[in-house]
Amino acid sequence: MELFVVNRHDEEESKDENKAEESSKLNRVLKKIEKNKKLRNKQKEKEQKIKEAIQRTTQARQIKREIKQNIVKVPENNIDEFVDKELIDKHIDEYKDQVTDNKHKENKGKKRKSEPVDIEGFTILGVDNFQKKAKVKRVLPRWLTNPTIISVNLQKLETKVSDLKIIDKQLRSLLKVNGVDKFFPVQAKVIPWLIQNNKYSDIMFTRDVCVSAPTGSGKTLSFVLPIVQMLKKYTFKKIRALVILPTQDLARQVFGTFKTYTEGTNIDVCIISGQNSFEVEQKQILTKNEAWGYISKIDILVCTAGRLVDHLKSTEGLDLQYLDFLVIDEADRVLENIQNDWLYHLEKHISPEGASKILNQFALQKHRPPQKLLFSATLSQDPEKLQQLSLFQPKLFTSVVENNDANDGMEHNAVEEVKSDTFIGKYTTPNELTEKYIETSADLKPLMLYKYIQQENLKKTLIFTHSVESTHRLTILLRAMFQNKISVEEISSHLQPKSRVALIDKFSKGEIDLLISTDALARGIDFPGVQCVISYSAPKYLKTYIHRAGRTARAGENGLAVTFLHSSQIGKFKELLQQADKTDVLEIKIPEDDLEPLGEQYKDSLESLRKTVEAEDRQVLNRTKLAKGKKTVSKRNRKKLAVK
Ligand SMILES: Nc1ncnc2c1ncn2[C@@H]1O[C@H](COP(=O)(O)OP(=O)(O)OP(=O)(O)O)[C@@H](O)[C@H]1O
Repeated sequence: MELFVVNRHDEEESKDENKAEESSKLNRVLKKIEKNKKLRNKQKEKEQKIKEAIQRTTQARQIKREIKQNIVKVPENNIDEFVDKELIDKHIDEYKDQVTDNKHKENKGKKRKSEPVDIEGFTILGVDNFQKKAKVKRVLPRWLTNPTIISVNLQKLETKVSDLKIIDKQLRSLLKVNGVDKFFPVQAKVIPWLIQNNKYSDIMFTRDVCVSAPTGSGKTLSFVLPIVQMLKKYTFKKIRALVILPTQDLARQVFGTFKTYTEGTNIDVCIISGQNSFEVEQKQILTKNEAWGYISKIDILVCTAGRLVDHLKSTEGLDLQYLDFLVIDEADRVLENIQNDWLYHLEKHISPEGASKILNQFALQKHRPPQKLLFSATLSQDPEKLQQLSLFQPKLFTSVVENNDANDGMEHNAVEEVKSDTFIGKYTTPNELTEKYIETSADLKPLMLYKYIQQENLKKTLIFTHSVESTHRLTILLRAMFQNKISVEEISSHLQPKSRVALIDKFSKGEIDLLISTDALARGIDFPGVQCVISYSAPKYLKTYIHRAGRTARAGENGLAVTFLHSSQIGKFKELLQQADKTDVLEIKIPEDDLEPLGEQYKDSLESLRKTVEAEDRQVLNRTKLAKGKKTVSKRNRKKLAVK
């Protein structure tokens, strides 16, 4: 029968049970709240007691002090009345225990979080194990945090050439002849420092120098003038200064400046950059005679890194042991050029072990290592990168973004006055540079460019693209659009050196309106009075942008830099500029409606571009065929001859 007994559920009974359970739960919670409240009150009381105790201690100390100073007269044994020392110590100990206990609990809680999580028997590893690492604070060497600050203000020049008597008379008059009356800030700081610090170079090593100053601020004269002046003392010829540059065009430019300021002196300068044949360059550097062996014909050698390595390897008698100065202009770019391992070869050559085998009596004298002088508008101030040059007690001259009185031209303790972290590695641009951008889609970009040049009536404008091919196509297209009403030329590393030189000279003279180029021309080249620099292809790096834009707004003149950007590139571009504290880049708006009337002209120009490119391709093909044909014919002829 028991099998048929049904255990029925008694609802009333169950309700009573639930009620009892709920009220006991509530009681537990209320008790807990009450307990916590008491604990909190206790804690507050303790804290209050500690506060009071601390107050009393302070008062007691004050009274003790006053007693010592005889302000309050109290008998010595009564001092304890004022100081309830035991009580204070007790409270402080209790408080300390409490704080440690709380911290312990907190940490325990955190630790539990980062322990592996167990879900249904599976242990999930690595969950919540992420812990934020403390940020490592960059500690820079002292020479980087204590630079001499260079002003970027080229409008208010204070140092007259005639006042800087540390520069000799001959050079001062040459400066005058070349239209230099006042020194730019970088020159006013660096030139006297170099001359002064080289006074005792015969008996002690001179500090190496790094100079970071904006484009067009006159860095070239900062090393040319002191070197020329300091080499005048020598009576026999040796290569005393080696100046390394990243490109042929730049080497030619710096060579020109040296030529100008060595006029009328006994100093000889030579350039080796590949513009002349190897043999011609060798003959310009040295000569050989029976009695003395190899003799240097020059004092200053200006070169590109690549060509220098060629000569170090193949020009017998090239002696760099007497080098007083090693200048690396556009240093960050030259140091990036590891192509020929130029630094290794140079070091080998300068150090006695790698010296020329031809020893003459002068070579027996020991010579100090050359003073290294590094210049750039975007000089790396990363100690690790500069490490490879093993700089000796380096001295940094740098300009900072002008936002306070930092640019007063005074020597600053950067740690205190200009926070080093805020300017180290930050690049500055000329004050006279205005920067803008134009948003455009890829298909309308050439038309936008045409419209902008036309509406602004731009002359002497440099346009940068990202490749030789893009430069070529844009040149053809713009020529067609402007229907040869203005002169449009292209320049790239693919051209022969002579053609490049001719184009650079023509553009400098203002005979070319639009010069389209790759980044090969972005660095260092000094075209006077460039009205506008257009970045037709968005620059990938801040350095690229700074050097491109730096072809205008030089030597205190006003200039404009305009960048063409696709909507997706605007954010990145602004981010790049922010790295140099630039936030005021304005947008130029060209309504697409303004482009509509140019539609037909644009279509025709594109057609013309297509035809020109096709014709050029055909020409190349024919030339290749012809060359191949000649080869096969000559091969056949050779075979015939062999048969005969
Ligand atoms: N004190 C001066 N007074 C007038 N013009 C000057 C002075 N110093 C230099 N210049 C001129 O300023 C121009 C820019 O100088 P320089 O080429 O040396 O600049 P830079 O700082 O080397 O620029 P970049 O970083 O682009 O190579 C040159 O045309 C030069 O002749």
